[in-house]
Amino acid sequence: MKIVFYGAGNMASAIFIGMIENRVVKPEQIYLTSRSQQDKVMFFKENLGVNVSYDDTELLDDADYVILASKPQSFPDVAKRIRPYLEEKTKIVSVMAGTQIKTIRRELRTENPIARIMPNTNAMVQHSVSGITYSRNFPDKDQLVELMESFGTTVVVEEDVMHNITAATGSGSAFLYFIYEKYAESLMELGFSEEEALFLTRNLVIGAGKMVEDSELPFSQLRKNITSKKGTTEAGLNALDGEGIKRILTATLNAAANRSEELSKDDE
Ligand SMILES: NC(=O)C1=CN([C@@H]2O[C@H](COP(=O)(O)OP(=O)(O)OC[C@H]3O[C@@H](n4cnc5c(N)ncnc54)[C@H](OP(=O)(O)O)[C@@H]3O)[C@@H](O)[C@H]2O)C=CC1
Ligand SMILES: O=C(O)[C@@H]1CCC=N1
Repeated sequence: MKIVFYGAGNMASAIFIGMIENRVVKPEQIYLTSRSQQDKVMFFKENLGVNVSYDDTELLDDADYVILASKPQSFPDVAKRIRPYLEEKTKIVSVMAGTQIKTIRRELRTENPIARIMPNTNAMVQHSVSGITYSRNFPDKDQLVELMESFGTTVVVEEDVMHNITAATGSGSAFLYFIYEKYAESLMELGFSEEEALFLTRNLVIGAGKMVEDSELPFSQLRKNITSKKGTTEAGLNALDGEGIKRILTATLNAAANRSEELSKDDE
């Protein structure tokens, strides 16, 4: 199998590192290209043993999958590179937020099978949760799912649901990281040093993550197990609820999903 990544940035590298770590593909089956940052891709070549090329003929020769992993705004340039050499057998898989299958088809001027996936950078530790949507003519969906399950779990959705998946899990870990950042900053306001605040927050997050992984209890029960009647947790939770945590999170997710919709309209 030959898998070619156009773009080797944060998302692409999380995917191919996840795939390689899980041994679902060998490093020599992966080809990387980028726009200009040759030192970045050479780092992956030297450290992982993947191939690097800037020759589109070589890249696209007998390729099974082309992964579109640039920013949506760079896609017209990427499409120009791919268009002349795309073979009929090659399946196209896009990770780009908002860019619709019909837009990819139009830019590449191709009837080849296209899938859109919306993973997240937890792919690097095989814990992405990724949305997938396919063009009608996409063959061997199981093979793509198998590749993707090497770096996490998958949900198959209709294309219009991708906006919400992008918000929920594509961007979702960034929202959680931001909350952790703010938590550490608030600990500093309580009087902890920066080092102490980061140490406490980091270990709190790791512990809570492991509890979620290992316990079969719902979030609400994990919370209740910590909350004594008229105790400290109850006082803190009342403040969190009173400040409108639910409203804040709903606004966050709506803003991200709306931006995905806007991106999909930019190129119509
Ligand atoms: N980051 C994330 O958590 C997620 C990102 N996505 C999607 O993944 C895509 C990439 O995001 P991310 O990895 O964060 O972005 P990065 O900026 O980290 O990476 C973009 C990559 O695209 C390359 N590129 C740009 N133009 C071209 C070109 N003409 N030919 C070949 N390669 C090119 C860049 O090369 P160079 O470095 O040389 O400029 C770079 O390697 C986006 O479309 C985003 O919507 C989806 C889910 C999650
Ligand atoms: O911020 C973005 O647009 C991309 C899509 C999901 C995560 N990062």
